[in-house]
Amino acid sequence: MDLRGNILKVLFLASEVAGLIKTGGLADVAKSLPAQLKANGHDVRIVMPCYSVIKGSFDNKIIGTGTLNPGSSLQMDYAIRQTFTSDGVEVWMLDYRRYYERTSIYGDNNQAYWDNGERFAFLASAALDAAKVLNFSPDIVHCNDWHTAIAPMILRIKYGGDKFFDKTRSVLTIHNGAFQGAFDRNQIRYVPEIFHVYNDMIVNGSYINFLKCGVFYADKINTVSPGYASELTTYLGGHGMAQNYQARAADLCGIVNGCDYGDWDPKVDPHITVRYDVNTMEEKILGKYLLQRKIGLQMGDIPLYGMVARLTDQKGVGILIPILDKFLCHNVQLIIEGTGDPNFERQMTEIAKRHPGKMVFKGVYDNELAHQIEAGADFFLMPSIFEPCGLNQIYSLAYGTLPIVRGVGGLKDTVIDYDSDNKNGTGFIFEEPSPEELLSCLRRTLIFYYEDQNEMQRIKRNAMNMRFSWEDSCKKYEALYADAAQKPKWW
Ligand SMILES: Nc1ncnc2c1ncn2[C@@H]1O[C@H](COP(=O)(O)OP(=O)(O)O[C@H]2O[C@H](CO)[C@@H](O)[C@H](O)[C@H]2O)[C@@H](O)[C@H]1O
Repeated sequence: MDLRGNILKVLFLASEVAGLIKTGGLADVAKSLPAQLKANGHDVRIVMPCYSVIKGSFDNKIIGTGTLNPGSSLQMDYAIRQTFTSDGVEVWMLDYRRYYERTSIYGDNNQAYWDNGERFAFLASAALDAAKVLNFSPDIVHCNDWHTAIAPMILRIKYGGDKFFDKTRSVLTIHNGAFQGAFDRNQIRYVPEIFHVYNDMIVNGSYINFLKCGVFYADKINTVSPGYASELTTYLGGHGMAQNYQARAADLCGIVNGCDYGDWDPKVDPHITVRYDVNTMEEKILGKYLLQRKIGLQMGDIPLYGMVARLTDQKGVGILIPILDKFLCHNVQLIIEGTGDPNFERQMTEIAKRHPGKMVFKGVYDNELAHQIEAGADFFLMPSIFEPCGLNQIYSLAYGTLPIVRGVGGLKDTVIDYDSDNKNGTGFIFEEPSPEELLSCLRRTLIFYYEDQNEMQRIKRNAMNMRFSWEDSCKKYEALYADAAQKPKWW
């Protein structure tokens, strides 16, 4: 039930959902937000592709079949498979083998699948079709990122006169504005609505920008922090779409992600051996020793820096690599876990080789190790160039591992810089996206570590006392849904 006592039917569209399949933070949100909506009494369905990797691994059954473009030469028959998240939220996985029976979800060998435009246009279009097949008339269609961003356009153009969707309004959440999904629309002929969009969404004659389309047609738009929402309206932070965001400024807001404390709480975390909370923080040091031993670093009282991230430009890897040799001259240890750009992976491997006993690089995707780094490190590095919200700095706060972040997007909305606010500080912030500024910030933290351990414990307690609950974030989504519901059908 929302603040106004309404129970809403929510169709939640996402390309990945944690627990079923995850490559990044979108999956965390697509698991946790629907769970909280359900806990608040709403009637929620998640719709996602039935990737072959999950089809065989989770109990599921076919609960319906549908056809896009029945009777035409582009007819596509698909099945709706039902499964549930660990929180009991019903998931509809759209089974269309030609698109989803692949080894990965977006691409292989760091190369996106050539037909991703088709694959995700299908998801957006078939999700709405599936709602009709299963007679689930949603109040809100909640889209996430470019993968599902054309659904609001299909709602308007295809279903504008359809009584079934009469009360349906749409919300688009942007988790990453840099990925926009631009595809040749001649490749996506089975979504004919794509040929009726305004020219503004078309690039080079025939390319349609999915995210632009969502920003134009969605009733309400949000991103995952107020900071990033305002950056999107600027030419520096808008990823080339500043004007589009400016045009929708009245309908654009930022809602900081919650943290799933069921998964990320050092008091109960099953992935760590030594558990602790804010009152037993002295135990955290044992987790550090275990991590040092596990990754082959000397056990002891040496400042340990951790980082877990997709290795991309976004995450600031490009400003970190040039300063690592200098930073590692100090008496420090560093563990970096990440996969992504092969060039970054190669450079990280080489730097780690040059600094044995000081730096370890794990080019893997390993959830357990990620938890152990969050728990065992003293500091957590997140020098992002842009960051819509960021989850890892929020997890770090929960584990009393002080985040070192750039003052951008959701990072500056969630971390309080110790040097600007001694009393309430929870971490360290630097501003300029340059290697030099990052290095001087790292040196700042090093002095802090060696100068006053009592003060460090106090700041760790500040960090652990921060709370980013899904209860709070969900209330804001409910208010957003209520605002979307107020929108006239044709505004
Ligand atoms: N090698 C590895 N091993 C194990 N786990 C790994 C890993 N690499 C990444 N992860 C995990 O993936 C998630 C990453 O989440 P983030 O929010 O930090 O970034 P991401 O850029 O994917 O998300 C986008 O969407 C989210 C959600 O809205 C926004 O917070 C964010 O700013 C935006 O860029 C975390 O749960 C992290 O632990």
